[in-house]
Amino acid sequence: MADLPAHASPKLPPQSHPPTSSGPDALPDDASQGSGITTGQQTPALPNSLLSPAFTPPATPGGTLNLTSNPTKALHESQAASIRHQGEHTKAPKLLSQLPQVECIVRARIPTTNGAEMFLHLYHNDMDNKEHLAIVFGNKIRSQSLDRVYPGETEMDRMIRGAYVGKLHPGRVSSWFDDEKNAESQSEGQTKVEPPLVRIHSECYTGETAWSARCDCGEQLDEAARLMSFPVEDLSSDAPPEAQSLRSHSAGGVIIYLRQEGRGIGLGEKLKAYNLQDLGSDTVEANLLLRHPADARSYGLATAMLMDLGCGADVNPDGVRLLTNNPDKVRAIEGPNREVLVKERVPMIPLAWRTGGQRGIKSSEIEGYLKTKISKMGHMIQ
Ligand SMILES: Nc1nc2c(ncn2[C@@H]2O[C@H](COP(=O)(O)OP(=O)(O)OP(=O)(O)O)[C@@H](O)[C@H]2O)c(=O)[nH]1
Repeated sequence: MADLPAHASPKLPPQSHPPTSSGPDALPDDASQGSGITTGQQTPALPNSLLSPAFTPPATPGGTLNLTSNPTKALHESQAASIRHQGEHTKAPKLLSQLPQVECIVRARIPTTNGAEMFLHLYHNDMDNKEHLAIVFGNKIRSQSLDRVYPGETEMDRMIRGAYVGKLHPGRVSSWFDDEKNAESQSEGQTKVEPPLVRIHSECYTGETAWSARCDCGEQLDEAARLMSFPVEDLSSDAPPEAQSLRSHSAGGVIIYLRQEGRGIGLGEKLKAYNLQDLGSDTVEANLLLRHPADARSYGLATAMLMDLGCGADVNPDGVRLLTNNPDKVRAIEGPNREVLVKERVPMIPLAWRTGGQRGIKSSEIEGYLKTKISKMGHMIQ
């Protein structure tokens, strides 16, 4: 590539982003908002089919009820009527007919507290303005959009945005060749490896950051990272069955971390749902009472990100192994035209169930939460 002076970097023209193979050719302009991706033309509008039902302004149930005479009865009557009325929302979210366009903007190495390393990839897309993430374990999985050469960028620019092979170290000058680790970086991709382990994770502030025992989201995130980062020889005999069955970690793994807090309804609405749960509703009923679908998520972004990471059927016909208990997710991740192949579903058994209550989350709330996921959301926790 051209050897441009370093001062060229801050003055680069806006990036032009060629459409990805998965992207829609054209989007109708009947909808809203800017996107993180510029295409050199005006940002295409979103078709209605891509808009999440979560954007519908919710109304709090019971808000117009007179709760003073018999508040419990009034609330329950309201709940029953509302759920009957919104029964259609319990259906699985509609699959997007076309995948969004995604672009990995930056990647950085993150050493983790358990000793493993991961590469955090930050994505922009043409569907929303959120910073969705891919947490990549191992050095075999690379983002095609990140590796693309931007017009006029310097070697330093490439290294700063994470588009390098091998490792960064003081004094390194080339993004393409890491002289200290040349052998490792050049041998990448030459050996046949097992299908990568993949987890599609939805953001959960309460479960991942605020120590909530209402759900197992934090535990699932930790467990996914553990399974993807443990070298096989470190798996002891008390490791969970799904870890024991992993034949090789050489292919690494990916956690696609989607900013779909509260199953797509957002943190504020999820907190309202928690209050409704304390008033007697289960996790599904609470969403419906708030006039949200039971599950407002979509997974087109995850499919597009997996394709960008070389996990799509186009370059990875062996498919991926998906860590999930959610049957809807398996089909949704595969995309409208099976752009990604899920070769195997790897269940995520709650730690408390695996260890007979010795470890893991203990609370009456989580028992009810898991029970409802099995009975109403079809989760296969086995
Ligand atoms: N609306 C709502 N969202 C919740 C609740 N508890 C957890 N969540 C959200 O649910 C999402 C995680 O989804 P889960 O249902 O645990 O799991 P899943 O992704 O469907 O399936 P798995 O792959 O098996 O984990 C996160 O976005 C959480 O914030 C709740 O009670 N109500």
